[in-house]
Parts: sequence; structure tokens; C-alpha cells
Amino acid sequence: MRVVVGTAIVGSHGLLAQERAFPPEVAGMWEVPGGRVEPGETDEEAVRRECMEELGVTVAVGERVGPDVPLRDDLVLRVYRASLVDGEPIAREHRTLRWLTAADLPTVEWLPADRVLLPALRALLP
Ligand SMILES: Nc1nc2c([nH]c(=O)n2[C@H]2C[C@H](O)[C@@H](COP(=O)(O)OP(=O)(O)OP(=O)(O)O)O2)c(=O)[nH]1
Repeated sequence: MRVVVGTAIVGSHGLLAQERAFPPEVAGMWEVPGGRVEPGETDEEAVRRECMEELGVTVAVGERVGPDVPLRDDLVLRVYRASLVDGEPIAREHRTLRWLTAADLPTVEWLPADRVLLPALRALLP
């Protein structure tokens, strides 16, 4: 089973989410930062690497958030909570990033797997 890690970073303005720029089928849809765990890498290492690549920040990885969500036969999305340790997030690989409040959460067009996790993500917000 391969894993795509997602990262739930909650700040004073809400949950950090990003709008995908590519591929065309999912461009304009929203997700949390993350990506595929590479062979030989732990989930936590993948979260830290992806947050540096995508956002330019160092994070401390915390607890799992919600269930594993199947993406395809051999692939699941697994989200971890994380906190910012160093840097201000910048969308390096995405169209844009936003801090979403609890009220904002249902208003953006999430990728289908992330939609399954909305209750768990909502629970992280005041
Ligand atoms: N990063 C991320 N990917 C997600 C989320 N939800 C979701 O369905 N996905 C899917 C989209 C992609 O098919 C896959 C991860 O792709 P990616 O492009 O972010 O991963 P990656 O950086 O490792 O890129 P690649 O090597 O697979 O090209 O997981 C999410 O919240 N975050």
C-alpha cells in the first residue's frame, strides 16, 4: 500500500489549504499540503519534505487526523497534524494558498478524498 500524506496546519487564521495548479483534471481544486511518501521514507519525513518543497516551511509533525481515505486500489490519503516551526508559508507549487476558517471550510471545491476528511479537519478548528 502506498501513502499520500496530507498536512493539517492550523494557525490563528484557520487551516492552511492550497489550490492545485495541475494536472488539468484537478486544477482549481483544493487540498492540504502533501504528496507521495517515497520508498524508504517515513510518513513523518514525507510530511516535512513536502511542506518544505511546497510551502518553504519547517514543520513539527503531530497526530493523525481522520481515517485513511482510499485514492486508488493501492493508494491512500493519510493526514497528519503539523505545526509551523520556521518560515512563512508561500505557495511554491500551487496556484494559491488560504487559511480557511470553520465557516470557509465547506465553501471551497475540495478534492473528493479531502471532502471525506472535512469533519475531522473541522474538529481541529474553533
Ligand atoms: N498532496 C495532496 N494530494 C492529495 C490530497 N488529496 C488527494 O486526493 N490527493 C491526491 C492528488 C494526487 O493524485 C496525489 C498526490 O499527488 P501530488 O502531486 O501532491 O504528490 P507528489 O508531489 O508526490 O507528486 P507525484 O510524484 O505523484 O507526481 O494524491 C491532498 O490533500 N494533498
